[in-house]
Amino acid sequence: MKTSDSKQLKPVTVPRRLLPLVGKAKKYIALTVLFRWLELVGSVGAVTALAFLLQHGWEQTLFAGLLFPWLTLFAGAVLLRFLCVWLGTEFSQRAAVQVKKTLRSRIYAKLLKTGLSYREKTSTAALLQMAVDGVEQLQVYLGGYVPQFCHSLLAPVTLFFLLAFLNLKVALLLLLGVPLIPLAMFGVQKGARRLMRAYWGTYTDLGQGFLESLQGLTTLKIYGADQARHDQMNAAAEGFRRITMKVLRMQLASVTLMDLIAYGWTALGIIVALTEVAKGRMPLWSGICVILLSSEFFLPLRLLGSFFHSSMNGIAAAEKMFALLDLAEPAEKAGELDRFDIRLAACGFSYVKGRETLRKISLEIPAGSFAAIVGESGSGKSTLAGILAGVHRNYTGSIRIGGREFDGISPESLRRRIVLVEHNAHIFKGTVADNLRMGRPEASLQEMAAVLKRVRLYDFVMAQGGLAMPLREQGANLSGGQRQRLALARALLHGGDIYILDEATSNMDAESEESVLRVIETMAGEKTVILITHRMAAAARAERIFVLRDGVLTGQGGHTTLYRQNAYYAGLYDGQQGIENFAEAREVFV
Ligand SMILES: Nc1ncnc2c1ncn2[C@@H]1O[C@H](COP(=O)(O)OP(=O)(O)OP(=O)(O)O)[C@@H](O)[C@H]1O
Repeated sequence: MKTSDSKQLKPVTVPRRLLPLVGKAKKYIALTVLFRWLELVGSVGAVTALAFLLQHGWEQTLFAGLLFPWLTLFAGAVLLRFLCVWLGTEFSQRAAVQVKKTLRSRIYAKLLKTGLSYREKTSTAALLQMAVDGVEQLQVYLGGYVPQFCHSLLAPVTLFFLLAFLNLKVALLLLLGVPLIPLAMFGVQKGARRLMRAYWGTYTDLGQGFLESLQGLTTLKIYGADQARHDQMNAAAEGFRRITMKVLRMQLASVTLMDLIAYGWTALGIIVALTEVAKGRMPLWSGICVILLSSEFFLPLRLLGSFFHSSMNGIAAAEKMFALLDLAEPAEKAGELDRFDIRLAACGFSYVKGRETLRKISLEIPAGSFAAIVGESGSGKSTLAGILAGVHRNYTGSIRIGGREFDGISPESLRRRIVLVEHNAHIFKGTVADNLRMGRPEASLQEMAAVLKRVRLYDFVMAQGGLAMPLREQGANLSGGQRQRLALARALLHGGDIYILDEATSNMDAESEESVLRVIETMAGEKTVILITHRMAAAARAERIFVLRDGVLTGQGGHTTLYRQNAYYAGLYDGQQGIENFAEAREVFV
């Protein structure tokens, strides 16, 4: 039994889940925090030395014996600060690079592990945005925000203890102002998080819409719908601009609020310190120290405020990433497929909650048999094909291949043994040989020629320059039927054990389809072939035919039995035969 819904993530779980994911970057983040803290110590040293020098200069008691050690301390502190700034920046950069590398590798590894089922949780465009921009934002979050967050906690406490020696009252006053900045940040956080989520959603929608418009440009032009689509895209871009401006307004408002608190409270601290100096409760050098250091109480938090907005973006991206990373993976005990019989028990599937596309399908396909799935358009044939190929993993009930549920099959074994050929299988830019070798990289020229002959594409390819025949993007210089034959040849070369052909011959002429069907018939016995087709005459050749109607299996068996016993099947078959006979008769007549 299977169900795998992504968990509803609470934002607070994001850092807790992210940090363990980023491996070596944690070390660099910790080093960044350490050097930022040492940088602060350097600042305190330099300011103290300077304050002493100024006081003695003011009192005209600055003689050489005093000048040299204080100047040395000043120079040493400035050097320490310089080194720490450099090392802190260096480690922050390294943390950022490491975060990017690690997260992208994790996303990639997850995609490899989950195989085709990633499509259930995200679209290709959203995936691209997540892996590129999303990871970029997370890098800011982990390489910038997290170290700054730690520094913002350490800096005020460190300064408090140091300034408390000079004047407890001023130190306490400055410390009291510090929590106001996080309070202000939390005040805007709730709205900001909602806004950032909406912003990220609009951004991915825009990306998806753009990709789809590009992919469907020819169709849009055919129907003269490109202008309307253009307007739609403009409206979507305008929506994105509006939400971006909203985000910027929110950021500006919260930065202004934080500036007011930071600089206002610093000014208050300075005024109190000056009053203490004037009343003689504090020496001049201590007053100078307070004046020069009081802003350091607030600056780390103020800087945290600016990282905070990028971090909100990062958290929104992380939520998308976790939805992908949470996809069910093959269990530890996942093993190799060594038997290929397929058994579905009460298998159901829904794309949309509450609307079942497939209901309680129970069927068996013995290894090495030739099966067909038929049914009216929308009855769920491709969905069933997707389930059998491991694309849809959110099914209910059970599917066992060779006695194993999908979770118990290693992805490598799935990739090798089950081959799904869709009607629009992708043909890549390159040569015929390049595309064939995707099926089997080590295939010899003879093997490639043999599969091309099996799908009746050999003569055409030879006439076009042989295996080196160049192919344009998506096989644009091939006909629909040629593309399908090439995709089939690639699948044959791959050499799986279960072939699922989803309308894989739909664009072929009758002669080519006939030869492909003959290939399929010869394969069956050795391989399992599942043919999903609208062509009832092709399905009728299968040993077992499964009839789907509105997501329910309404019949199964051989053609003769089904035709006699299942009125729905007989209706489908006769209906199509009638149309074909009519078309043939019309051709003869014309
Ligand atoms: N990605 C999806 N999201 C939501 N609903 C979907 C999705 N894909 C298919 N459906 C719905 O599931 C139902 C079955 O679709 P499916 O593609 O499996 O049917 P089919 O029998 O293969 O149809 P056809 O013969 O036209 O290809 C349809 O009602 C369809 O609207």
